[in-house]
Amino acid sequence: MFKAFRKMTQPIILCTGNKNKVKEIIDIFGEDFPYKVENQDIDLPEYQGEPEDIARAKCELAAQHVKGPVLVEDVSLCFNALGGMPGPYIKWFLMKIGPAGLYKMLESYEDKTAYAQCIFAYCSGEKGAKVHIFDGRCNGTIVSPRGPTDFGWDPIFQPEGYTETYAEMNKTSKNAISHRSKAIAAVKEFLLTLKQ
Ligand SMILES: O=c1[nH]c(=O)c2ncn([C@@H]3O[C@H](COP(=O)(O)OP(=O)(O)OP(=O)(O)O)[C@@H](O)[C@H]3O)c2[nH]1
Ligand SMILES: [Mg+2]
Repeated sequence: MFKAFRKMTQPIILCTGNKNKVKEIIDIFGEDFPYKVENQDIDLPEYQGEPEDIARAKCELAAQHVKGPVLVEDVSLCFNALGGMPGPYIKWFLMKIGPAGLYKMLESYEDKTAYAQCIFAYCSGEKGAKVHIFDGRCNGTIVSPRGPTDFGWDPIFQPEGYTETYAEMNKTSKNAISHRSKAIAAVKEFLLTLKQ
């Protein structure tokens, strides 16, 4: 009884230092989402390795810190011609060479396809609780930068079946098809079954 009550009242802490992520995540959860989600800007170290393992480790650290329900996400941008790189290291590539530099990396390759991957990890924060993983992907092509530059690599990612880059799309259109929205659909389904 106490546990059920706690589940309904305790906010889920979304641990990320990225304000653009927070905005999209809150928009995608929508107003009818029955859990309260609050952001804490905790700078969590990120290990090297496979995206799922990075998200899992980030979530374990977040749960230790918050001692309650936590949600983290880790995003990768994977170039198929490069065997999936930069992948989870995209943040550092973006910081050093920018979107135009990322596009140039593929200059000598015919294959410009890529996928954006968003992995969410959730843990209730209770002693011994397991980390749940949710994976969302969007296929696309890496193009010369087009559109506003306010969010990361959005200007060079053109999702499959569209003529605009993520940056050129309005937010509602991006959020309807993005890697993030696909992962959040799975998170929502899981959290809503917890509530029953
Ligand atoms: O154009 C974009 N559209 C997106 O939809 C998107 N989602 C994330 N990113 C960027 O890709 C890297 C991921 O690294 P990342 O997952 O470790 O994020 P982060 O370190 O900024 O925050 P966090 O780890 O505290 O959550 C960071 O540079 C993010 O800015 C995006 N760029
Ligand atoms: Mg990060």
